[in-house]
Amino acid sequence: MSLSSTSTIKVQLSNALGAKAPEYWHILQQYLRGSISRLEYDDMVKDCLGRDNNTLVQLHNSLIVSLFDTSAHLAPPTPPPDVPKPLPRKRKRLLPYQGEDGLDDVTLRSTRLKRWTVGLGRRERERVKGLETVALSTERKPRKDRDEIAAERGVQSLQERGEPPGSRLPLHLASMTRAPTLQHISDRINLISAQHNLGAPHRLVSSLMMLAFEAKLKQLITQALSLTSSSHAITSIQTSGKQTTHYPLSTSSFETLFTLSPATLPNGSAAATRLALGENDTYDEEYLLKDREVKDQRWQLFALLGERSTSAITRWQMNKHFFSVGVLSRLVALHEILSRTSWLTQQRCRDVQDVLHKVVAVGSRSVQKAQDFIQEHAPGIQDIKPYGTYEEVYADPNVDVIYIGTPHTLHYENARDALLANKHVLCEKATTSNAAELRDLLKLAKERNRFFMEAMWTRFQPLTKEVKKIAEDGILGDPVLLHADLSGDFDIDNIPKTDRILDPMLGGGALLDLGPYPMVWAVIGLYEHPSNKNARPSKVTGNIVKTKLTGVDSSTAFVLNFTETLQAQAILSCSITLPPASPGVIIRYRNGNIHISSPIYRPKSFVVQYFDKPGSGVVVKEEKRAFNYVGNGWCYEADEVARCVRDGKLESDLWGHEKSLLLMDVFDEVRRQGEYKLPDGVEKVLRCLRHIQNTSDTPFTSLIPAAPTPSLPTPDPSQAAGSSSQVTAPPAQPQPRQAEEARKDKSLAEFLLMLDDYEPLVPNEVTDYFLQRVGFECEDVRLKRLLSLAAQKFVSDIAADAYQHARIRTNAAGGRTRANQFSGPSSARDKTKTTLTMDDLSAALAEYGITSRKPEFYM
Ligand SMILES: NC(=O)C1=CN([C@@H]2O[C@H](COP(=O)(O)OP(=O)(O)OC[C@H]3O[C@@H](n4cnc5c(N)ncnc54)[C@H](OP(=O)(O)O)[C@@H]3O)[C@@H](O)[C@H]2O)C=CC1
Ligand SMILES: O=C1OC[C@@H](O)[C@H](O)[C@H]1O
Repeated sequence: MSLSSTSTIKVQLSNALGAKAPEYWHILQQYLRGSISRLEYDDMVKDCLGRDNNTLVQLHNSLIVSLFDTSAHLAPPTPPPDVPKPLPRKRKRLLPYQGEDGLDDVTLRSTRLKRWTVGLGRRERERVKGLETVALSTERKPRKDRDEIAAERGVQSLQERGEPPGSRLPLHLASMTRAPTLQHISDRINLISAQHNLGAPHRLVSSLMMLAFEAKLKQLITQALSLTSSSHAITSIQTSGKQTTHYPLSTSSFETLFTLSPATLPNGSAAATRLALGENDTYDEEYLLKDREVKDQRWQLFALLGERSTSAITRWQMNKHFFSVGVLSRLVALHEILSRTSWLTQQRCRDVQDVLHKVVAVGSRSVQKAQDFIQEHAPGIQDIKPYGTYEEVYADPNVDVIYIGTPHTLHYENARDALLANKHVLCEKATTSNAAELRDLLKLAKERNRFFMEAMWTRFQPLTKEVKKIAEDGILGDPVLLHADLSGDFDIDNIPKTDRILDPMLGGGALLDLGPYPMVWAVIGLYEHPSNKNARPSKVTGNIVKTKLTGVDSSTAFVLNFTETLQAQAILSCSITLPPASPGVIIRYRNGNIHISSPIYRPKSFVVQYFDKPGSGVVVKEEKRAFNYVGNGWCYEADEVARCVRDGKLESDLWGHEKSLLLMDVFDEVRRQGEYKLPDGVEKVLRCLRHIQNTSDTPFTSLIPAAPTPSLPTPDPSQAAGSSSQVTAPPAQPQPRQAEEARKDKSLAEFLLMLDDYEPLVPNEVTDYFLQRVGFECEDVRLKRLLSLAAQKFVSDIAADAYQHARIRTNAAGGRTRANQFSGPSSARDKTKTTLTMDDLSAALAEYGITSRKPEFYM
């Protein structure tokens, strides 16, 4: 059949269609406009033509064929033979609506796009059209806290791209067969980076992240397992193999792990908590980040996370600074706090608004004891974890601060471990066994940027503040004499000798246990007095009476002279065999007295007496003040710790490191004078040099090595007597070899300690250079100093030897050489000089196998 022209066919078709012609042309128009798909067109046209009307169908087909330019189907003309063949075009995979079509390819007028769209089924098109109506709103409400921080950080918040958080259905991990893939992680990182205007990170970042996820997951599971059953020690996770024991993971253990507590936020700030939780209308306080927080990278990171995270924090934790405490171990101090009320309730009782405390863990040497402790002293307080080792308390990420309540001689080790685990520390008195241990701890605390405080609760009690106000306002004048005593009858004849009060291994005796309290009053009344200008005592004298039971001090009396700027003395005493003195403290001034009631660790009243004129002693006015404490008075020191930690302080302004050191230095000195030596090995850090003020007239102030004192006597019950006269039992005799080794160890330890303060003649840099040259890496400055010292010693030995050689040489020469060397007016004086020559040096070095002579041919 030859093809007629398109117009002829159109006329023929219109005639044949008759009344149906307009409908036919309308359908064609719809198809060409792209309003209907090809399949729809076919169907509609068939209906219009009549499915069996062959004439109409043939005319229709002719029209469609004629509509195409037949020339378009002709093969392209054969190119001339000399034209190079075009390179085969690489096929680019394009989506149906992509690619050039010669028309407007950007707007919806693109024919390709049209063709692709009309290629969709009607239902699909309707769905796509409908998508517009469900499009997620990208409108962003202003969020004050975040926007302010973002503005300060110079962060430009971009519109969310992709699905906003929360728009995806949650993934049910239980139904997932596989963990997230590297691709998932990579996509996520790219999305987050793009949202924060950052370029896509290197692909290794995703791999690293994947590793971190795996490690974190393993850690979480391990922790969850250990929380599920605290008696299971999990060291690794078995992924395959036959399990004989099953550790079902409890939901609550996972909840604990995934609960975000402000304690884990940088500085535990409430502002961060608010960021994490987002808006909450119930809180009207404004939480503003401090400058340093805004600049802190951890905060910036947290602010970013805060935009997306949700966390479970109870309201009270959010509202206040949250301070979680791990307790080592059982402690009388905590009994009452925990048993009467929780620390939380106490807060309200004493109207403290800014801090809260929560005991989150108790560490003991056995889980059972820890559980008993919690049961006994904190019934009803939820979620306190009982640990069977102290190490678990150090490792618990929910613990901010560790309270150390073990016997004195263990404080050093416990506090050190806590600091090494990056925990803040509140350590019972006496802080350590000696001042050297404390110095070592304070150094570590500084290195680790952790808060450390001696638990000197008396200093923080409201009564103390009142006493200080009166003592320092000037009416009474400067203090002249302070008497303070803390004694308690510990019934030493009937308690076991292993009780910490009697056991020398645990630092037993009155001085370390009770001595801190008379000392704290000497500090409050004299050392802190403005007229003293922070001068340490210029002299300390001490006297000790030892019990024959174990050799620890049963009574100790000591006197501190404050004569740098004051003219005052503190006369202090303590005893483990007497009831407390009454009053416990008397501070005497020219214009009156302050009497403070016993017990002086938590006095409940004080009286101020005013004289009619300075020095008369005639009391014309007396004022009494009384105090009562909720929770026995320990909470004030806890508040201090919480505030200091919250404010990023490393020590308390009221009871800082210097004061704790002063106490320990005084105790060292009193023990030295009173010849109370702790058994070998108890003091973990030893030091020969005293650190008290450096004057030369007294044993206390001069730099003298600790006098060798006998070991503590071996307890001999047969010799026990009620008398307190000083009878030193014969020292226990250690085995000679052991004793020699112990002596050497001790000397070495002491020597190493001295290196802390010793600057060798060989500068560290020189030692560093030579160490580097031999490929020896060493961070320990003590070791470097030891090497410098060895080098120094070697040089001085060589010099001494060379000097001997020189003297032999000059003597042999009968002084001629020397006399000839010098002439002129000063020669007579120069005869006394010895001049070292290279020959002398070479001779000395030769003895060490070092040849310094130049080879013959150089001479
Ligand atoms: N501020 C204050 O008011 C008070 C302060 N303190 C101070 O607290 C500290 C502890 O005193 P206190 O509670 O009376 O002492 P305890 O003798 O009762 O010992 C406390 C706990 O330390 C643990 N401990 C660890 N190692 C040892 C060991 N080798 N021998 C004995 N106990 C050990 C034990 O707990 P576990 O077995 O569970 O591990 C023990 O229950 C002291 O430094 C003291 O000065 C004491 C009373 C009041
Ligand atoms: O700190 C203390 O205060 C009270 C004393 O009875 C106790 O032994 C001591 O450790």
